[in-house]
Amino acid sequence: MSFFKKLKDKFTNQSDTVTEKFKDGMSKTRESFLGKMNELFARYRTVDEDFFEELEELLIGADVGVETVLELIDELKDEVRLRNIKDTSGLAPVISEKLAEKLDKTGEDSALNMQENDMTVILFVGVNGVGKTTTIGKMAHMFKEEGKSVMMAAGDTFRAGAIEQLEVWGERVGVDVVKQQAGSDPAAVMYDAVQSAKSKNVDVLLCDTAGRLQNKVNLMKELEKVKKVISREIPDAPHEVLLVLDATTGQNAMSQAKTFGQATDVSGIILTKLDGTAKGGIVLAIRNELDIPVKYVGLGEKMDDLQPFDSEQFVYGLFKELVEETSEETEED
Ligand SMILES: Nc1nc2c(ncn2[C@@H]2O[C@H](COP(=O)(O)OP(=O)(O)OP(=O)(O)O)[C@@H](O)[C@H]2O)c(=O)[nH]1
Repeated sequence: MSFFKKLKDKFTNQSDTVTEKFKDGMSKTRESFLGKMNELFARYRTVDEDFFEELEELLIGADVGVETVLELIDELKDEVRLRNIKDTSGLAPVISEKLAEKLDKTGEDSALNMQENDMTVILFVGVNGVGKTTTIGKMAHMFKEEGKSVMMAAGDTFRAGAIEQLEVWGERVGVDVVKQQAGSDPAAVMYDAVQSAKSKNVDVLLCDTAGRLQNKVNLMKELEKVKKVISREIPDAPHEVLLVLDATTGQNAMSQAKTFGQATDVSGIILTKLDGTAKGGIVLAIRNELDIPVKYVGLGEKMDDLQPFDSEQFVYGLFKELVEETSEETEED
């Protein structure tokens, strides 16, 4: 059964909140991407080099990532030869399915490495402005909803506002925040936080960090120091190092991922503000070009708008109309 047919059977007429969130959150990307695709197909009736060139531009413009786009175009050309496709209309479903398969094939697990009978420590890294604080707050809310006890550590002591912002989230979701004054040593804040979390038998400790990128060596040293303080107290911790990236920054997010990946062991990516961009193709670039799983995505500003990344939900959100139009006939083409 084709991938789209599988999604059609699974999601059509489905109205649970997660499906709705992905559908709404992906609407900007969906409308822009499908609009441009339709325009392209209207202009080109026959599949030729010019068509492929424009398709390449369109995909790069949607932040799919050059490497991924070139790979995809090659695969499509093979497909055209193999199936002897002459008409662009015959290629439309193939393009979307190939894109979708790229998202699906990696089979990555978005599950967080949670400790069953012990405290789980999660470190958040990323540059300022990407929505790190908001994400930590949303995740604190998520864990509380699951019945877990949570504590947050205000490790971004560099940016004065970061501590207060985390405190606001702490009050909002009813979670204690361990802090020191601005400018103090982040490693000292982490030490305090781990001690406090241990004494209170907390289930999950969420740690903010400063995201200065100007100097990679300093960033690396600071993150190493923070991690060392944590692992001295809890041997396997931190259990996750999550890199927060802003989907609206496109290829900048890719280069941030590369820099942070070199500075520390990143175990997962959280991609924020997917709802705020028409270029959701960035997820494809990340999944295809980086060796780091996308674990969560931000689909809005509300507390429960942080969702585990699910490639099927994502693809359905992205290609909803096409998925719903899929029939057995297209499959047999
Ligand atoms: N639409 C949308 N907005 C988001 C999402 N995540 C965060 N934001 C918004 O992005 C803005 C910046 O987020 P903050 O958490 O305040 O980020 P920051 O304090 O600027 O920077 P850091 O915490 O250092 O990353 C806020 O207005 C958030 O509400 C999301 O998934 N969708």
